[in-house]
Amino acid sequence: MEKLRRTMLYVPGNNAGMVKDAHIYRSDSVMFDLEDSVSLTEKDSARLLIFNALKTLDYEGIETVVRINGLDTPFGEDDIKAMVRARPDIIRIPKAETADDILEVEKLIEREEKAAGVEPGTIKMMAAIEGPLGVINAYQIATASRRLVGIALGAEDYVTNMKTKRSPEGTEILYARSAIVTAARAAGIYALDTVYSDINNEEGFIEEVKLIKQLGFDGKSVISPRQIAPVHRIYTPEQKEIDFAVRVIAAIAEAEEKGSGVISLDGKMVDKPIVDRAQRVLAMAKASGILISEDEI
Ligand SMILES: CC(C)(COP(=O)(O)OP(=O)(O)OC[C@H]1O[C@@H](n2cnc3c(N)ncnc32)[C@H](O)[C@@H]1OP(=O)(O)O)[C@@H](O)C(=O)NCCC(=O)NCCSC(=O)C[C@@](O)(CC(=O)O)C(=O)O
Ligand SMILES: [Mg+2]
Repeated sequence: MEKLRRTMLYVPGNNAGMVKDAHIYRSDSVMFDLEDSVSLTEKDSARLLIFNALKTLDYEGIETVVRINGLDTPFGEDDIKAMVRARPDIIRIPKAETADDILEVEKLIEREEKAAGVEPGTIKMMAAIEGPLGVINAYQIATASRRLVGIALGAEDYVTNMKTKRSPEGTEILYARSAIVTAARAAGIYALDTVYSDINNEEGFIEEVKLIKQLGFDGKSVISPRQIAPVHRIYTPEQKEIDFAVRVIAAIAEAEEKGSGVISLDGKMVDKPIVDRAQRVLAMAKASGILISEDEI
């Protein structure tokens, strides 16, 4: 079954209370942050807190991700050493600009896995693209390593680097979003959208989630537990979509029995790409926990 990554909840790595309870909100993944939500004076204590949390707490099967500091900072290498031993599912690389940024992190993860006796390849990676060079290199980044499970946009840094700011419509990040989701699809990995910082603006948030779903993203980094349910709701297929998908599959099966790969349903052409989309709707419905009996599929 397809793994859901609709929501990745950012949890500041220096906030013990939030770290302890991070899983109770049931996001698909929790992402402990050692980077920009942690001040320079708290980098070492946050690393230790996350190390201990991962070693001792039970996150009840929720995917764990740690956003490390970049290797161009004094903290990145120590973050990798500690995190390989704490074993989150994924290490997220911030501000990736080139494929080499990914390879350098991978080399250190490999070295530390060996040193710590951790099965090689255990720790997966994600990369966040947060500047224009990263966007231009999105496909090279997305294909740099077999450990990469996804790429993400970091729009707050991106707009700053682009000498602009975020607007409600997101015009200024449309190119970056499109480049990232296209690169991820070409590479066969996940595409995660950026955070929505205005946590009290639920209406604006919902509009943004509908947009990024339409663009093809698998999900979104979120910063508040309040943002989880709306994303899951929007990403869960509606009953009418499921019913239509079931009818598409049945109609094409009947057409194929008669030797045809195309048929019309409710006045619309149904052929392979539409069947593929119907299958994806059913796969998402199943992964989201909506029960569909096997004989319907
Ligand atoms: C914004 C606020 C302070 C508000 O707090 P408040 O307490 O006012 O919120 P309330 O709603 O009142 O909380 C109700 C209850 O939920 C608990 N609760 C809240 N948030 C929780 C949470 N995240 N995890 C677990 N628990 C949580 C809270 O403890 C309370 O629990 P309790 O007391 O028990 O009822 C808080 O949310 C928060 O810190 N968010 C994460 C911020 C963060 O990590 N930023 C860095 C990543 S972005 C970045 O770096 C830019 C980027 O790189 C991004 C990219 O990559 O896209 C780029 O460039 O774009
Ligand atoms: Mg950032």
